[in-house]
Amino acid sequence: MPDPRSQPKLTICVYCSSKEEIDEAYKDLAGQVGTELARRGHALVWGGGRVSCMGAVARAARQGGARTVGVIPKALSTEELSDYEADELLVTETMRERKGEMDRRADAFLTLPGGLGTLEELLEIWVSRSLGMHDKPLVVLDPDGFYEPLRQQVDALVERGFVSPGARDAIAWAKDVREAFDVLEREYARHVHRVPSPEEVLEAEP
Ligand SMILES: CC(C)=CCNc1ncnc2c1ncn2[C@@H]1O[C@H](COP(=O)(O)O)[C@@H](O)[C@H]1O
Repeated sequence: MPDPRSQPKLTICVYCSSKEEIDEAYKDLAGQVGTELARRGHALVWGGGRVSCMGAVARAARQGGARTVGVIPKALSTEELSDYEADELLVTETMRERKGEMDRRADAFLTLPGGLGTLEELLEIWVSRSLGMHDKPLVVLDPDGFYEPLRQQVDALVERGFVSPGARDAIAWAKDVREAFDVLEREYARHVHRVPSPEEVLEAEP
């Protein structure tokens, strides 16, 4: 059990599937992520849905005592699909506004297996980090090689010069739940204690 005093308390944004049809193993994985997040004293920001992996991560996090903050666009917010048990459920006008709100509130991002929605969220936060717009930790939890084709695609883009090696390496990949949180916490500590570059210092001067 990690010593709670030595652990930074983070708000972690989790991207994951909203589809009920998927293998139950992925919903179990999302539940394990929620449980571990709570055990380590962190808070959850997620898409505010109560279906599939999205529901599983939030329920498990709450059951473990974590604060859960859902951010959902008006168009997706319905009685059956929104998680009204969330400690906070923010309903935004648009999808873009929603993502901005999730980004602002999160200290770190964890992506689980998912579909187009998850991929889009992962790519957007990955691109903005590679452009230096933020320096928050990004981890993808991939216990079974689900994302191997994506990694190969990105490797091919690096080989052909379309993606820089630095941009590729802005993501950390984890094989199990504990490793994912260990990496997020370690990267966050580095992010918080990061020494700003001389350019950043100059820019920050009035
Ligand atoms: C079944 C249904 C329409 C559920 C309600 N719909 C949703 N509610 C909230 N966030 C969503 C919803 N659909 C997609 N997302 C966003 O996209 C991701 C999941 O999309 P996907 O299932 O991987 O592609 C989630 O991380 C979530 O932030």
